This record gives sequence, structure tokens and C-alpha cells, in this order.
Amino acid sequence: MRKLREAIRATGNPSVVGLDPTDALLPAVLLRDAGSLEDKAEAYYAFNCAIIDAVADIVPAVKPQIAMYEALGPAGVAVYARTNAYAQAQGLYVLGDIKRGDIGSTAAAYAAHLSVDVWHEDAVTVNPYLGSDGITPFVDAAEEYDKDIFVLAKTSNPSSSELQDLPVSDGGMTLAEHVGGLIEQWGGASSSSSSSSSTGYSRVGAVVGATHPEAGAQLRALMPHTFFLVPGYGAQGGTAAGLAGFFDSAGSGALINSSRGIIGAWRARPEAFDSLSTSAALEMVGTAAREAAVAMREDITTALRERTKESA
Ligand SMILES: O=c1ccn([C@@H]2O[C@H](COP(=O)(O)O)[C@@H](O)[C@H]2O)c(=O)[nH]1
Repeated sequence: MRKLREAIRATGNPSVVGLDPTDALLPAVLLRDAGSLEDKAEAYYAFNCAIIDAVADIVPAVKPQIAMYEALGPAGVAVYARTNAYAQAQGLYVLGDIKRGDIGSTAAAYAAHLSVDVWHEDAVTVNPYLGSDGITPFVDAAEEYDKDIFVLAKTSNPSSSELQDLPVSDGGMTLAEHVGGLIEQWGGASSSSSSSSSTGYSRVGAVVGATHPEAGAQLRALMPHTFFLVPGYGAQGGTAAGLAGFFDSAGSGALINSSRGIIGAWRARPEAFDSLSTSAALEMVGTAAREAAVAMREDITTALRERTKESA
């Protein structure tokens, strides 16, 4: 997590902007002439670049959600990779939300996301449901190419409880907590020769939803070497008040994501977007995204300061 932590320190901002474009999240004027999937993919790219340009100096990272790009077929996948390259060129850490997981031989092929530089990702998300042989290829690739992975532990969605809250031991440990223990092990296996080990956090992070503050605090206590990616703030109802427990006592250890709350912030503006030119609409999208990103940063850093005051 060395690169991510340096970027968080440089911006003073532990939050990440999710780049999850959909037709509903783009002003209609940007899609007016998009007659094909290729045109639509180009519109998504222009939208993403406007947002990246507007926030690159105030956030450490972006998290493109590959599903939104795969929905447009090959042209969308190409725009996913181009968006990542553009974000990296602006100095941002790129966390590809690809949520892969499969048997070992197939996981090894998926791990090319980290080893083959066409994807331009600094980290990817992975699904641990298949166990260690589905994860090890990603850990090995992350180690070899100095990248990171984030393993799903306690996800933000309401039905995560159907599986992740099940007790898996007599002591009442939940499946999410058990996965947390495995993540610490996978990170420990990676950290011996890792440049990340000097940061106190291994290169194997965990995804822990902002919508579950109690589970977040519990997992933080159980997982001292694991950096958290925390989705669910904003559109899914997670609040800054519930987030402090996801961070360590030094105010580090977590990166909070907002996607729709930032890239769709333009929808709350009074301007009549449809009467704007494409370039004016893109500028407004960027301005609204920047304001929303600043508000999110203030919200989170204020909550962290309040916690420090309370514990002093
Ligand atoms: O537990 C999880 C894991 C991943 N996500 C992803 O994060 C964003 C959230 O988008 P918002 O618009 O901020 O709700 C999206 O890409 C999800 O696939 C998650 O929400 N929860």
C-alpha cells in the first residue's frame, strides 16, 4: 500500500472517487449523438476525463467499476483501460474494481490484470469465495509487480448478511471475520519481502462496507495489518459518523469510496444542462464533482478529528 498511502498523505484525503458511468449519470447532452456502443464508450471517456481533471489534485485515487464498461462490450473495456491510463498519467492511484475469483489456473489468468500493463491498475478487488488457490495468484502478481489487492470481507450491500454474518465457529466468529483472518495471513505471506511491510500494512487489503460500522470497527481490531477499502458512503447510506472505527488510532488504514455521490453530483445543480454545449456540460460535471469531493473530504476528516478530541 506504499503508493496509496503516499497519495493519501500528499492530498490529506482518505477518499477515492468511483468512476462508475451509466447513461443515467451522464447529462443527456453528452449522449445525444451516441448512436452506437462505440460512441457511448467515447462519451463515458470524455465524462471520466472531465471528472479526473477536476479532482486529480485533491483525491489520491480513483476506482473504476469494470462492470459499467463491460456493459458496452469491447469498446467499453477499451475505455476502462484508457480511463485508467489517463488517471495514472494525472498521478492518481488506480484501483480497478474487477472482483475476480476462480480456481487457481483461471485465477492465474485473471491476475494478468496486475502483470500485463495494458490495464493500468495499481490494485484490483478480488473475491475470496474459492479460498486460497483463487487468491494466491493475485498475491504473487501483486508482490512481483509492486501492486495491491483488496479482498471482499464484509460487503456494503444489505444481503451481505446472508453469508458473511453466518457464525463459522463455536465462539461465534462470523464468516466475514474468518475471511479477515485469512486476509491477514495472505498479507503476512506477501509482506516478508514486500516494500509495503515498512508501512505497517501489507499489500493485501480488505473491502469492508461503510454501511456496517460495527463490523468495520470489529474487523479493524482483528486486522491490524490490513488496509480497508470502504464503499457504501453516500448513495448507499454510509455516513462519516460511522466511519471513524474503520481507521486505526493514527487516522490511517482506510480509503472511503463514493461513486454516484461524486460523479452524479451535477444532477443537484440548477443549470439546465441540456441547453449547454458538450464542453460546457463537461465543465459543469467537473465543477460539481470537485465540490462533492471537497465536501466528502471535509466530512471524513472532521469525523476523524472529532474522534481524536473524544479520545484525548
Ligand atoms: O461491498 C462493496 C463492494 C464494492 N462496491 C462497489 O463500490 C461502488 C459503490 O458505488 P456508490 O455509487 O458509491 O454506491 C460500486 O462500484 C460498487 O460495485 C460496493 O458498493 N460495495
